[in-house]
Amino acid sequence: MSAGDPTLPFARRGLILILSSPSGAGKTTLTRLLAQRPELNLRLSISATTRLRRASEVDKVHYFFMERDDFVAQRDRGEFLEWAEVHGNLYGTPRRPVEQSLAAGHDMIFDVDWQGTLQVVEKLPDDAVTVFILPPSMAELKARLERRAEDAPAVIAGRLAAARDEIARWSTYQYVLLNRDLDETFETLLAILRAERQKRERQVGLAPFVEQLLVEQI
Ligand SMILES: Nc1ncnc2c1ncn2[C@@H]1O[C@H](COP(=O)(O)OP(=O)(O)OP(=O)(O)O)[C@@H](O)[C@H]1O
Ligand SMILES: Nc1nc2c(ncn2[C@@H]2O[C@H](COP(=O)(O)O)[C@@H](O)[C@H]2O)c(=O)[nH]1
Repeated sequence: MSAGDPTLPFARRGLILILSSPSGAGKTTLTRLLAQRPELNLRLSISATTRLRRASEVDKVHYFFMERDDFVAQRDRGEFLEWAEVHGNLYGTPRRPVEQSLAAGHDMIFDVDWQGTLQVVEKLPDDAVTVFILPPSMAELKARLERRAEDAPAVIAGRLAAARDEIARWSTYQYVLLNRDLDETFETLLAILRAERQKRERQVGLAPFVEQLLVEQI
């Protein structure tokens, strides 16, 4: 059984596709597009956060919305694979679903900031595939946050003020995508996922399959 293609006759270890960007560059949109493709067989990691829920968001679907005390208690019990303070709120990736998904050979998508990415790469260096999404310009980044119209003007201003520091982290990522045309960026992301799935080291069942292939009588 394989994570990406259940029809393949050999096993593959699951990977974690990590998307990071400054706020508004498009990673949530791309993440959701990936999750909407059942044939990709991807599991979306649902983060916990202390941020207020946006009007378009559903608790336990887009985030586990939590009080700060509860978040800190869970964090101190070691229940997050990674966590960070971002834009004044706490965010964390619940550990258990990740361990279960990887053990079952499923691929996951993470939408986490650069601090979380560093922690995941340190803990799971062989499984993490890191992608940084750049906006075409700072003006377009601002326009996207304003068009999204989900955050108060002061929140948008704070996120724009943080954007330069976040963009400065681009060079620590394996892949960097310039998100101009959404369809093009999505196609590139799909190409990265497909190529990463083919990495020899991930295809743990490949050696016995090849051995069998070599002794097969024609
Ligand atoms: N290539 C694109 N061209 C135009 N608009 C886009 C593009 N990609 C995303 N958007 C729009 O930009 C807005 C911000 O996108 P999105 O919410 O995905 O950003 P984000 O990086 O996840 O931000 P945050 O970190 O705040 O969650 C959305 O309204 C989305 O529809
Ligand atoms: N380190 C983590 N960062 C996370 C996680 N979930 C989301 N994020 C990042 O927070 C900001 C803001 O997100 P928003 O939904 O409030 O706009 C963004 O950079 C996300 O990538 C997480 O679990 N860990």
